[in-house]
Amino acid sequence: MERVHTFDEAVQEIRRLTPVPRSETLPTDACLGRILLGEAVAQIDVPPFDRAMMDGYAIVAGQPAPPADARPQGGDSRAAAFRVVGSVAAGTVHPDPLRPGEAVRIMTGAPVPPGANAVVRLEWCSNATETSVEVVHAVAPGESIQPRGDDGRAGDVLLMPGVRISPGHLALCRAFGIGSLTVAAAPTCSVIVTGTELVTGTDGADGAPPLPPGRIYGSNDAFLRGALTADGLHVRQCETLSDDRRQIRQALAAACARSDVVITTGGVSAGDYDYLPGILQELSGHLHVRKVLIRPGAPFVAAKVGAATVFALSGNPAASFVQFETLVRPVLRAALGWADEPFPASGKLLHDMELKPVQHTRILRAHASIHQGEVLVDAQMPQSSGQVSSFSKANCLIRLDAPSVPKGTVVPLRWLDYAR
Ligand SMILES: Nc1nc2c(c(=O)[nH]1)N[C@H]1C(S)=C(S)[C@@H](COP(=O)(O)OP(=O)(O)OC[C@H]3O[C@@H](n4cnc5c(N)ncnc54)[C@H](O)[C@@H]3O)O[C@H]1N2
Ligand code: MOO
Repeated sequence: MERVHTFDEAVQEIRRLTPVPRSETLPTDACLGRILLGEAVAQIDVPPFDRAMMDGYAIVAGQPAPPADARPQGGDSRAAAFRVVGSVAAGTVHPDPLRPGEAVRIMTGAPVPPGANAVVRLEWCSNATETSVEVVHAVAPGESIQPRGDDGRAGDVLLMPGVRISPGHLALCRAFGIGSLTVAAAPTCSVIVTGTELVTGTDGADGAPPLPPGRIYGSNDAFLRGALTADGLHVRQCETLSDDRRQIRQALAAACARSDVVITTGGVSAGDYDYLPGILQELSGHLHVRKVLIRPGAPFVAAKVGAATVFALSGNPAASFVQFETLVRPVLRAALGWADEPFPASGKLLHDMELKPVQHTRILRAHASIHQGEVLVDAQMPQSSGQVSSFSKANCLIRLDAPSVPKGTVVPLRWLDYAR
């Protein structure tokens, strides 16, 4: 049965429509931003050999070092002489075993020659020539050597399922020889923006095309494509259509046949050309959500068409922005294996809020800043559902469930991506 949902009811209902995360195995370098579904297991020891940590000489050190406070300052009167038998740079090896009394000049990152057990940094040497060097500082076995496997061993589990692959993780996997990862597959998405008034194609060197009377530049496609792409979703198609029922129905049916998720904007309220609810009723047989008690963004449809999940958002840019951020994005992230809630954080209001008494949950654009560990929220900015100017100011959304909210109240908050 079609009914009006509260915000929390709509969140529950929409969760049930969420596509289940599917897994795929990809080259590691293609996994940035994906959620790991398998473990990342080290393939090699790191470092793969005993490695010099300083530029200097590899030697066979005999005696443990004296306590630091007993070491001579600025040189050791018991300077020991070594015969230099070779040189090894990072990326090369010195294969011959070293004997006591021999030294190999060694660079940071080079493998320590067999038999050597310490690296003496250059600053602890004097009278160095091609063939000999004196060590003027006591050196203990192990000095300036990072042993093989010190960073991790083959077989170690380095990343557990559930982490979002970061640039640091890519470096970790590269170092440990992990060439592929099993991650959540990105659902495929299609975006259909509707409205006869919309002029698109504003990008390009020549600037925006001229605007005929009564027309506006469409902006919802820019937002949706950007937001979906930023989350790692694959946007198959993003088209703008006039309010032509036959054309919209055809495009929607085609998009549902080839995408996991279809998002539309416009044409969801009560006007003569608001075709989306009727078309979706025909295609799906059941609208899971038809209207939500939120402001902005009450006109909103969620439905299943075959295997595809469809979200029909309002045309008003701020309404579709709020609907996408709080109703759609969290479930798309769940499909990516990424835990997200509509309002995962909270902040303290810097001012009183007095709003018209309505039964809707208000979702306001706001600017939050952190002072002495506290999140402070200013929601004094344009809040009409047709106003995009607030997009230059807002770095979060807040939720208010009462018309009158005094300064100092802690309210649920969602940081927006790219928040400063
Ligand atoms: N009689 C009623 N009228 C309206 C109701 C209602 O309940 N009864 N709801 C109002 C509310 S609330 C909203 S929100 C809007 C939603 O309207 P639609 O989703 O049908 O959207 P449109 O009418 O197509 O467009 C609304 C507005 O937004 C502009 N728009 C549309 N698409 C874009 C785009 N891609 N980029 C920029 N701007 C866009 C469009 O030109 C309109 O100005 O309905 C109220 N009416
Ligand atoms: O719900 Mo509509 O988005 O306020 O104008």
